[in-house]
Amino acid sequence: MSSTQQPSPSKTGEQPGTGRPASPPMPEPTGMDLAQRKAEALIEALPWIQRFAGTTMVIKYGGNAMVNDGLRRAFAEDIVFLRHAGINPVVVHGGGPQINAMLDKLGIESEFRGGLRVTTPQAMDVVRMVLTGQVQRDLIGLINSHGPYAVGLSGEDGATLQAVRAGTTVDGIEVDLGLVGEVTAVRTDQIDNLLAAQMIPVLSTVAPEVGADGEPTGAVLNVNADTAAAALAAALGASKLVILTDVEGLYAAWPDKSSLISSLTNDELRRMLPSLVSGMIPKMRACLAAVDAGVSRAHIVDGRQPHSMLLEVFTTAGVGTQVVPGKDEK
Ligand SMILES: Nc1ncnc2c1ncn2[C@@H]1O[C@H](COP(=O)(O)OP(=O)(O)O)[C@@H](O)[C@H]1O
Ligand SMILES: CC(=O)N[C@@H](CCC(=O)OP(=O)(O)O)C(=O)O
Repeated sequence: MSSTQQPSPSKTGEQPGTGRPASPPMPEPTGMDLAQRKAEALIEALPWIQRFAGTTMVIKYGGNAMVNDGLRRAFAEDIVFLRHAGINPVVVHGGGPQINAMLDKLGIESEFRGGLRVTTPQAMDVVRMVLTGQVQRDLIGLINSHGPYAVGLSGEDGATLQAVRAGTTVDGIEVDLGLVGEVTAVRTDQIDNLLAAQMIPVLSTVAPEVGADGEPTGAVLNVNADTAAAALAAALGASKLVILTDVEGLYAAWPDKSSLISSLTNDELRRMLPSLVSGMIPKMRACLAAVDAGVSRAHIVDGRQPHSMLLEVFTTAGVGTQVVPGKDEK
């Protein structure tokens, strides 16, 4: 595991997309310096564009990173930038804070257990309405202000996601989460068709429930967006899963801000998972599931920093926390 405090010596001299050399502090640029820096930034992007062009990246856009207009616009620009760099971005969006706001407005109570919303039938109606009818529409409008690229899908459309009811364990006790789903299968046909047509699929994570026989029960389930993004990244054979959130990355000793982890292996993460709390549980479980399933990199990046995703994809140092495949030596 390497943190910003102790850059791992094993990270030096690695290939594009794998390295995390620590960047020394730079003096403020002026005049020609600035022009030179801009040119260098463009040139630095070249090997990454070459490496990732033609691949699919799943980007999870989280509720807390989407509460500010400027950030939302910057995110839409980044997605369109990826597309024009020849990458196939697939956006999976959350909307937890927006769901909370609507539930409050309607006077419906809801609580989180182990980072997941306990979802009653009444809350499920609101989740479906807010995710697919509000958050997704806003995001599509922002992306399409650059051109007619984005098409929205719910996990229900084309039965893209199929899920069974999920439970969770909090402090060793089984918790009934109600209408919360765990993805059991992903049907990629609709997404493949959209990508083949150079479109940008934008997916909300409401999923039809399937029974033990695999047939739809008629119910819909609320799937955490991190979890759904991981399942999608695995099913699409994505080159990366990038999860935007409202912290710099994963902290080893949260909330100690000096403990940011820049890189860790899936085996290191597996050992760390039981100690994680709140919203980081589904996020890091998602990164682990994606890398275990063959996605070569999963990243947590700070959605509060405009264009953080571009910095992750197109710079050598990257940003945030990356999870890479690696056997535990302990
Ligand atoms: N070890 C940790 N490292 C970073 N953040 C953590 C950690 N443990 C808990 N958190 C909390 O998890 C939050 C991110 O989860 P969440 O609020 O669900 O994000 P989002 O809305 O982006 O899905 C952070 O804002 C932070 O408060
Ligand atoms: C089961 C569960 O917790 N579902 C989430 C779905 C939205 C989500 O994941 O949004 P963020 O990415 O913004 O957290 C919820 O109801 O809030």
